[in-house]
Amino acid sequence: MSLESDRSAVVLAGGHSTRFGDADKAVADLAGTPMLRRVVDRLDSIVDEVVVNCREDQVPAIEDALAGGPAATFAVDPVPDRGPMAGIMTGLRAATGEYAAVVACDMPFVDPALIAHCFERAAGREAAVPRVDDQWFQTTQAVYRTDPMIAACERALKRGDRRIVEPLSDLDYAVVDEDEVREYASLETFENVNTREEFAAAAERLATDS
Ligand SMILES: Nc1nc2c(ncn2[C@@H]2O[C@H](COP(=O)(O)OP(=O)(O)OP(=O)(O)O)[C@@H](O)[C@H]2O)c(=O)[nH]1
Repeated sequence: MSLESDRSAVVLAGGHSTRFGDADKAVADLAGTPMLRRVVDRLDSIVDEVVVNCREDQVPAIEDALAGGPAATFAVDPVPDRGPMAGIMTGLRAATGEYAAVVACDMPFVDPALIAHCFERAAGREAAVPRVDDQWFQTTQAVYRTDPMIAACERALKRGDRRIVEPLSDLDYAVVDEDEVREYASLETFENVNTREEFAAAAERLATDS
């Protein structure tokens, strides 16, 4: 892995998985592979480095989940529990790429073809963000230009606004609309797994697919 990367990936894992129950869904075994590991494996082929954003106490278990797999570095939240947008900021600060894909650890069906396309669409701009149904911005499966996005997150947090869409108001971003998404991926790419039931259903599909 080079020190200077063109394309980074930031995998967000700093949440508490409260809907999942007692365990951390990031490292939960999903059809034989920890969920976060599935996401990292999918992204590794299209980026130069992977950064995992999480809390300090999560690091050992995530290291175990990634053992023997692609190299990844950690970006630990200096202040935990400030929400996913603060996690994006922390992850991007550790990323060396000019552009970085941001993907939540609970999106095990993320399609690298869509992410690769988002890198293309973000070129010369400050982000490329998929939007489905003409309304739902997929901010946790998008590509950002690292420096402007960090600055936009900082400004939003300074305003006291933790909403994950808030930094977009400060960025020149391309919208990857639903039709365009479908040229590269099925909408399952955005499926996120929150509950035990959703986890079991995802595991069943992944087991059938493999
Ligand atoms: N760094 C950081 N990441 C977060 C935080 N809250 C959520 N995330 C991440 O953002 C993504 C989307 O969050 P959720 O789907 O709500 O996950 P979660 O917060 O762990 O789960 P719930 O507690 O059930 O809402 C996941 O990848 C989380 O790990 C946070 O406070 N800090």
